Amino acid sequence: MKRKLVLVGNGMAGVWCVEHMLKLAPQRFEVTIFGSEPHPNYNRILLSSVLAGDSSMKDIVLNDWDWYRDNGITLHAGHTVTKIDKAKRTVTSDKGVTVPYDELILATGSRAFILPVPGADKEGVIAFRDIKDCETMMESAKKYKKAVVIGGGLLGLEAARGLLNLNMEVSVVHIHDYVMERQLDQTASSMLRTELEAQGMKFLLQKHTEQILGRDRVTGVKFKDGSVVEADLVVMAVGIRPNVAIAKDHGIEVNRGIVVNDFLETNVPNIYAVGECAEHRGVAYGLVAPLYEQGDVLAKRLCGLEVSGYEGSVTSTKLKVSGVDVFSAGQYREAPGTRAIKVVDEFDGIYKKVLIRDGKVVGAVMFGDTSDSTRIFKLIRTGEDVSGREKEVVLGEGFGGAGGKSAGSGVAAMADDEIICGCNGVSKGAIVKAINEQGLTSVDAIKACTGASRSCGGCKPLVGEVLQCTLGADGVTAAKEGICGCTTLGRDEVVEAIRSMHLTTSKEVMNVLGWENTEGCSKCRPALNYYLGMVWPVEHEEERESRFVNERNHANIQKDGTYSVIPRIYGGVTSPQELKRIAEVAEKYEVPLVKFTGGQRLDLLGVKKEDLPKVWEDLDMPSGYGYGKALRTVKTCVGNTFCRFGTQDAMGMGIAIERRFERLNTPAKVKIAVSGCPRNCAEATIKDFGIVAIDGGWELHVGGNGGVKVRATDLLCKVKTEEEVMEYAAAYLQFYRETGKWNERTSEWLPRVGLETVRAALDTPEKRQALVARIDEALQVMTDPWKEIIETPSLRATFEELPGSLAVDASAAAEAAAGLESEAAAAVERP
Ligand SMILES: Cc1cc2nc3c(=O)[nH]c(=O)nc-3n(C[C@H](O)[C@H](O)[C@H](O)COP(=O)(O)OP(=O)(O)OC[C@H]3O[C@@H](n4cnc5c(N)ncnc54)[C@H](O)[C@@H]3O)c2cc1C
Ligand SMILES: NC(=O)c1ccc[n+]([C@@H]2O[C@H](COP(=O)([O-])OP(=O)(O)OC[C@H]3O[C@@H](n4cnc5c(N)ncnc54)[C@H](O)[C@@H]3O)[C@@H](O)[C@H]2O)c1
Ligand code: SF4
Ligand code: FES
Repeated sequence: MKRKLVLVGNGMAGVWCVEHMLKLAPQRFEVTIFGSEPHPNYNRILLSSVLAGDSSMKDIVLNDWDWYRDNGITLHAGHTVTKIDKAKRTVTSDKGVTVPYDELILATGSRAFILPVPGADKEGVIAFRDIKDCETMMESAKKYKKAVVIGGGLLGLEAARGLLNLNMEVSVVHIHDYVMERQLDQTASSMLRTELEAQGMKFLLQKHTEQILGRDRVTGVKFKDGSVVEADLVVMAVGIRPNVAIAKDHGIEVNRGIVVNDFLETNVPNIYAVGECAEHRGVAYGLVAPLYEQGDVLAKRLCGLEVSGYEGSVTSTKLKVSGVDVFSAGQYREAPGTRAIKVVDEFDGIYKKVLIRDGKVVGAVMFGDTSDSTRIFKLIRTGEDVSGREKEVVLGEGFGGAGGKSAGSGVAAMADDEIICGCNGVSKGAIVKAINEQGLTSVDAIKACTGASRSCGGCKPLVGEVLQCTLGADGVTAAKEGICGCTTLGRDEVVEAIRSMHLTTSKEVMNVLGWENTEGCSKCRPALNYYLGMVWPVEHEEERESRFVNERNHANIQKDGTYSVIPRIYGGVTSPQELKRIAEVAEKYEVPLVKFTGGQRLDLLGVKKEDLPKVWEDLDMPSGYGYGKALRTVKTCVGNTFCRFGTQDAMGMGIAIERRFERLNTPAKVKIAVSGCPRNCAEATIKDFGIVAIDGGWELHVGGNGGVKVRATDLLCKVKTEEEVMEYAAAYLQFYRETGKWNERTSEWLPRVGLETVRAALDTPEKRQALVARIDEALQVMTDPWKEIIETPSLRATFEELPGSLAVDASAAAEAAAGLESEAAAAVERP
């Protein structure tokens, strides 16, 4: 007869434990699960990613309804267990369902702590813990603008980033003088804050919340110092408290959490606790890796297998905010007896600190580059004695910063027992074994088989590297990631199919290539639209609805729902007539702000959507594409026309280049600059294509970026004539168009494909001319979008259909902000 197992709590830790029991002894138990939430088991960690627009609710389900049925599990979803009868060994839910148990696991997790201040119960004050909270935030962002997140810990910052993506103005209120003080030292924290401020987050530090203001709904937050911040939505992320009520009410020993021994047993026979609700040796953990370790021990114990007890865990954390690499593990602040090895690279914005005590690595903090985190975390966990070789062991290869270590080399050097996926405790050896024995060829297959990358997903790139390393060069194609969740096909395979099968519409691609989601998603639709246009420039009809809002409206949406208008000013050279016209338009349409951009153009900010066609008409200038994945600016210096150092005509060259390639659409935005001499006043060496005049010719630089991750260009070659500059520029841009992934800047593409590959593609006149011919074919069909809209009544009507003076399109703004490149948030073109 099967033993009756009841699990209270359908969350990550409890279900993990049940999954393991099913693997270890599938026939041993008859399982019943109660869960307060009306959902199947889902990945709570990825709620941050749902909020940020990177995953959908569907993506985060760990075990769907079928899984329960297929495994013979009875699930009472939406039932909270309120009663335990220890004598009869039964549990009863709030909906009156009573079930007997032989073994009872409590895995009730935690609840968010809500500050007990007046007004905390007002409408619009929420926590960030479950699907409902996440949905409330997403709904609120459609109606409201100002969000205040109280708590600058991991959760608060991830919530804040998500809300920014939803186009809200976000202020993070923190009680200390620096954020993430439980994981970071002051240096790393201030680097993090600077980065997040650059992303648009505001910080209110050393603020003690006193009161939530408002009648029914929140209108603001008042602090003890008397200051007030306005708020339409308040998210409390000030920590969590284990859910212990059910245990406490039934005589099970409780401290902060439900007290358990090394075998996860409570003081009551046959009742166990696992996960965030459990307190082991005085610690209640709030991260999944230790909870899964607990679940493994309990599963073995309940299946009657030999197991040494759980001894506690050293934890590590990574912040899940895109564009920010932060890692922290173990002890992160200096203390008497510790010595630190630190690396600070102010050029690349990298900070790493490793703390050593008594010859052992006891903690680490990393910002900007976390590629060493796995290796260093292993040293912390194993407590290996590194006395006398501290620097050698810690600094290792590449610890000094970015650029030291080539992708993949770190993984190749890793020992088999090194943990690749911290959340799920999966080692390199286990992944390699699974790849070899099961013939796995994708990260998703490894995830399904080993669990690696199933939780926070932070290890995904590393899992990919192990895959590449194991399969070797020949396996690389097989190992390619799908361009999105709708397909397993990678970019090259999709483009090849478009070419060889002559596919000309996205629908065709999705049907023929068997897209899982037949409508596509926000990742593949714009990508397909680009690839189709690139391969079939003449035949493919632009699929306007596949583009993000900025590219649909040919203007950059701003945070208040208005738009910015940047007309083209070739080479940054204008005239009094043009300036007068811009000024008249600004006055006529009461444009609130006129600003010079970093790309030497004028930006009219705050234009209402319904005014856009009229503004374009009155300006009578072409679109500057300040919103598109296209050629943006060509920045120039005055060159030899005026400057006494100039060796060539930089302005003339810039204007010619801009006229030649204007309207060219590219995988991601492209910026060009021309400097008249090596003093390089136009900053050409941080552009996608940089032209620097030298005595008797020009240097051509490629793959630079001055944005979030600054990258200096590589020198492609030197040429003598202006014709050669044009030819190389065209060939280079077309090669990028043909081989770049959609949304991949040249600064990412160039290191990926390699400078030598690019040089080889352009190394003969024949190759260059073939590329030039193809770019010309693409350019010949491109028309000015502003003109097209002005002259096409049906298109024009789409701008004028919204009533009212301010055509605020909140969902559009949210869409733009959630777009992979948040140009909407930029009030100016970035340099
Ligand atoms: C937004 C967010 C991001 C996170 N990111 C990370 C991360 O990057 N890395 C990481 O390691 N951790 C992260 N965490 C923490 C991680 O999600 C938790 O540690 C983990 O989910 C805890 O698992 P658990 O099973 O103990 O509790 P939970 O997942 O909370 O599950 C407990 C379940 O029990 C239910 N329950 C409670 N009482 C009862 C009852 N009486 N009857 C029936 N059901 C009941 C609850 O409703 C809940 O569904 C994050 C958490 C959040 C909210
Ligand atoms: N990336 C990740 O690993 C990740 C992401 C999200 C959540 N989580 C986990 O979820 C749980 C909840 O996260 P959390 O950030 O809420 O918890 P936390 O306890 O780690 O951080 C809470 C933060 O709020 C601050 N705080 C406390 N009182 C405050 C007040 N009155 N005003 C302003 N700030 C105040 C604290 O100083 C602290 O920095 C944690 O266990 C966390 O580890 C992890
Ligand atoms: S780059 Fe040279 S030519 Fe151009 S402005 Fe500067 S000094 Fe003058
Ligand atoms: S490290 Fe979180 S899923 Fe692998």
